Amino acid sequence: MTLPNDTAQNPANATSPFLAIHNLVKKFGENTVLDDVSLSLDRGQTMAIIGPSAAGKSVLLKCMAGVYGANQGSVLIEGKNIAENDASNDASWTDRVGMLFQQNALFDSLPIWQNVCFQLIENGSLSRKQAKERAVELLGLVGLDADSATLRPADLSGGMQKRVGIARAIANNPEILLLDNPTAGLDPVLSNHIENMIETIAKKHKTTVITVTNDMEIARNRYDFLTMMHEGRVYWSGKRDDISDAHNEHLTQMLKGSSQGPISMRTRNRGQHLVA
Ligand SMILES: Nc1ncnc2c1ncn2[C@@H]1O[C@H](COP(=O)(O)OP(=O)(O)OP(=O)(O)O)[C@@H](O)[C@H]1O
Repeated sequence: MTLPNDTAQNPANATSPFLAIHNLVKKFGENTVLDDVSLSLDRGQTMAIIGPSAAGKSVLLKCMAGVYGANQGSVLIEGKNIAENDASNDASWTDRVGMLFQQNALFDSLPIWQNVCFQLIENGSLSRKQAKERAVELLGLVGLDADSATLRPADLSGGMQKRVGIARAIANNPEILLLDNPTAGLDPVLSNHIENMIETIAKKHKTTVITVTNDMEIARNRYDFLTMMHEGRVYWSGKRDDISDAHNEHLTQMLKGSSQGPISMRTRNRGQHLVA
């Protein structure tokens, strides 16, 4: 991980981190949900984003995926702004990124195999026959059997739908994998299996992985870097080993607070935000 640096002035700079977010601001009407967020990761690095409810975690992932445009700031991959992605010259951003949405966002009317390989069918990479075979292979990776391929999302449990969403996110071997709560609602054994799989994929393909999670244990044990968010801002970001007990305690309190109603954030001012 590197600090946001002079790539803001010179995006083509050879020292650009693989993925960089510079001073991102996202508003919905008058509501500022991301406020001056800057982060960066090199290829193959992994990061967990953690924070209380409504901190802006999902919105940040969606900005990285290009689902939402930013009001200010930029998301850069290899120094190029994704908002200026020119599909005629570059591999399209959507071909480079895979995303699991919090609510899975599966197409109810399509069988599971078409959901899993939707993009690969749409962009002509695979025939329908190849797509079905690939879907079965991907479903196996997330612990679902081949019979599930022909079912519809409504035929599956919430946890199974989550796994289909993960299979879809990794279907095109993305360079960047964005996962919004990949293990929420899964039992510990399955959760462990999915996290192992994410780790294996990241290592094997040098995939840059950013995961939103509410599980501090997973965040601290499974990911290279941690970013703590609160009220749209980065409260702390750095290597997992550098997190201090004080930050850990504060975050635990914030996470508890999010299930019990809002709590004040005593250190919340720009000067005290730490970004490693
Ligand atoms: N499409 C939208 N239109 C308007 N407001 C939105 C939209 N999407 C998100 N928000 C608002 O942005 C804020 C951040 O939402 P976000 O979903 O990113 O939170 P989160 O940190 O992922 O929370 P949770 O852990 O509960 O999922 C919330 O106040 C939410 O209401």
